[in-house]
Amino acid sequence: MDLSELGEAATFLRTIEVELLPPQATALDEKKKCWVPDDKNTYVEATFKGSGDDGKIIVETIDGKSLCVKEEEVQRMNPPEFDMIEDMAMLTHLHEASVLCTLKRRYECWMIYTYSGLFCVSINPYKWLPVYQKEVMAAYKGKRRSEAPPHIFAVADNAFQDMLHNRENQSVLFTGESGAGKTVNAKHIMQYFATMATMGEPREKPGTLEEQIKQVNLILEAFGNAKTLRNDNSSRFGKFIRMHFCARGKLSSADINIYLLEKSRVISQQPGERNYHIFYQILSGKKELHDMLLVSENPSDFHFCSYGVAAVENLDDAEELLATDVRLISY
Ligand SMILES: Nc1ncnc2c1ncn2[C@@H]1O[C@H](COP(=O)(O)OP(=O)(O)OP(=O)(O)O)[C@@H](O)[C@H]1O
Repeated sequence: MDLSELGEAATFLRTIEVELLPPQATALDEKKKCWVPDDKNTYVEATFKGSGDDGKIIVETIDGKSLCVKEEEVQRMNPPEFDMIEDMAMLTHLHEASVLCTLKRRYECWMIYTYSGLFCVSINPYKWLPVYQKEVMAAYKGKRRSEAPPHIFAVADNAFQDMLHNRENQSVLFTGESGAGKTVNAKHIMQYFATMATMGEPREKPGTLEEQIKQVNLILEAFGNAKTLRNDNSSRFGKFIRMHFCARGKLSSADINIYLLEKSRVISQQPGERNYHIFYQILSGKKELHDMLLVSENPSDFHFCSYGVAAVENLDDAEELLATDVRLISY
């Protein structure tokens, strides 16, 4: 892929050739380099120094400590040319330490996507990265996975192309701990499908199916998302989103199944957490709404809304209520 197709996203997706140590110099050292377990950093870089008692190995860590460790705890280090590898399945020495090290090194350069065989690992950057623009989507269209840097759009495009060519249903599964970025990445994938399915048509027409899918998600978030200790907008239910396309790849319909809403949150919340966003949105609404629903504006007047916190930083409930209202009316 010509990286210029990616515009400013290129620097966040693929490294410019790194200067590597001369091969001879590394080849010798390489065999002595290893990872050993470390309480603080999980693994620390070390060099073999010799054999110790009971079949143990003596190593010197990068911070100068001499350790005697069991042989099975020592993990071989990959040569430096593997440092920023885009598919971890290609690592010569594939183990926990090398996976963590690769992900860390890439994340330090804000490269949040890395392949691991068929999987695409994504690390939450907790900041907006300029890697989701329309030009980036266009650059990934029709590319094979090996042709372009790892990206959630590559996963989306592969599924889309396979659907069109093989005429088979495709599924994308998002899994990870709370706050990992499942919802955000699912939205990017849906945006990609919607963009591909409407290419060449006037953009963002109000009322189109693409727009409706986007909006319905936001309504669901008002009723099914809440602040937790790990995520200010945590989805407290599972979703199975189905998008249907016609033979030419145009979006024809969509539906969403919802599973396992965390019902207990409605009557009780942990310290530092909140009930579902919608309750606080209603309480921050106008007086007419309060009169109609016989509620006050103060969450602490309501037992079920005041176990934890009432406000979320950078979240304006009054503004969100207006947005929820507009979206609900349009349905
Ligand atoms: N790719 C990303 N770029 C920027 N910010 C991100 C990205 N992914 C996640 N985030 C940030 O992390 C927050 C949590 O992400 P998200 O809600 O997607 O997690 P989740 O895995 O769906 O969590 P939960 O299981 O609790 O619903 C988002 O609100 C957003 O602020």
